[in-house]
Amino acid sequence: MSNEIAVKIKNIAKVYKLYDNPIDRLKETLHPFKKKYHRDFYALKNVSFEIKKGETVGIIGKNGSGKSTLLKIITGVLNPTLGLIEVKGKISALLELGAGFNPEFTGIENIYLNGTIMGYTKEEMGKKIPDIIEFADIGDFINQPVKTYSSGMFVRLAFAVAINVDPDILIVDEALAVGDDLFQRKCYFKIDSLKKAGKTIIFVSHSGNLVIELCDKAILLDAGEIIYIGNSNRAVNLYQKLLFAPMEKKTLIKEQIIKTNSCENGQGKQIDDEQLLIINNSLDIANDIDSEPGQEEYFDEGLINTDPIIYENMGARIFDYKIMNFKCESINVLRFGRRYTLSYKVEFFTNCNNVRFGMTIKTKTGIDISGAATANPGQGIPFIKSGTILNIEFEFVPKLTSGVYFLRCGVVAIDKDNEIFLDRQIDVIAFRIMERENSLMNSLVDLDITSNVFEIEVS
Ligand SMILES: Nc1ncnc2c1ncn2[C@@H]1O[C@H](COP(=O)(O)OP(=O)(O)OP(=O)(O)O)[C@@H](O)[C@H]1O
Repeated sequence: MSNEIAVKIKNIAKVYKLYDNPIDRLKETLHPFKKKYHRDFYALKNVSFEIKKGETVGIIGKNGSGKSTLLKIITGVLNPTLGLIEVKGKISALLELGAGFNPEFTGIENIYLNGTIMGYTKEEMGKKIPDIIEFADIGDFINQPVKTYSSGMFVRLAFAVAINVDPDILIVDEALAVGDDLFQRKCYFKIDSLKKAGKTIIFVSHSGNLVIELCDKAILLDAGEIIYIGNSNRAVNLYQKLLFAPMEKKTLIKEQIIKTNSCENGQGKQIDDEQLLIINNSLDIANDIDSEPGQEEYFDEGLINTDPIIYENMGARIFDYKIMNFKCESINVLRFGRRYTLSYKVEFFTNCNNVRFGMTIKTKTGIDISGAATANPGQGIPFIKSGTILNIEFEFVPKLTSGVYFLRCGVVAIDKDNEIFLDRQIDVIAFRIMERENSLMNSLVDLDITSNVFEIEVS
């Protein structure tokens, strides 16, 4: 990634005038200096950040937090009320479905229209058309007016145009969720290749996993303000913590997130990096020991995650979590392919119905590797009395490549027809899979792949 700045936003605000009655707007227009009939609503407030060339940045936040407004300001569709914005390079944006398309024009005509908006000549667009048509893959509909398209076709064409016009900065707003699975896969592949080609990508999504997978960093917006900017895995976890917090705790949690943000960014100190450093240091030591064949699993103090994300509990508390070997010793450096037990206790503070427990293993970039629940939804333990303490155990065989992984645990129950989290604890256990000698595995999970090479002919 270069040090060149692609997008610079400084103290941006977007203010809308809100009127209680439509007539008030008219009164204000007619008597501009008399009485103020509106209230100012800040869709964005004091927003500042920089995106480097080649960075992939996620923007997350609940509905109405200001994500689309921010994207529209970056793309120039909206002007900010206050602040400065600098963008270097050609932007291609996939904003709301249909934005930039004329419904009366055919697909082909709209491709040319978009090209013109981006500053391409008809000849230049003509060269790009075959790739766009191939990517969109909507058959003869390409010659039909886009008003006849299904939403899936629409997104196919919009995406095909956005990514095939050779942008320096690609902006994608959630729209991908509309395409089918195969098309989404094709889009992510293309986004990934644009990323590898050093393009800058700004990505708005409600899918935490996607943001973690695709983005180098993420911006968490709340009520028009940036409350966290940094590591995407951490941003998503903090966002979910805020989202699922009980109403009365939301303000407190928001303040904690802002404090975390100023601690990480203000002092130039990245908690995540620091944590990873501790982990990596311990890995180096462990790697040395590990080169002996038959090294037994053990507990490495350096691997303890000192900063897990603990959600506000809603009637139960998970505690005393550990991974154990067959001798019931607590360990966190594991051997590939051996059987281990994840154990945790849960204390219930209220009577609960239909209770299920779960575990998930994630990579350090937040990719879900595997997980399980003790029962399917609706088939949990019918009733658990307040004051009960249970011990939960999951046995698992980590057939994973060497490296560090994180475990999260959760307990859910049904409350008024909805399943809610009573408690969940994110990344509470970090564990490492030891190096294996002579392993030909080159990816995350071992699916017992074998290979054969045959001689067919020798000339
Ligand atoms: N033209 C407008 N006039 C008044 N308020 C507006 C206008 N456009 C947006 N807003 C308000 O600004 C806030 C931010 O809107 P925005 O669409 O940016 O949110 P968002 O985070 O993209 O939401 P979502 O996830 O639902 O798409 C919202 O409260 C919205 O109601």
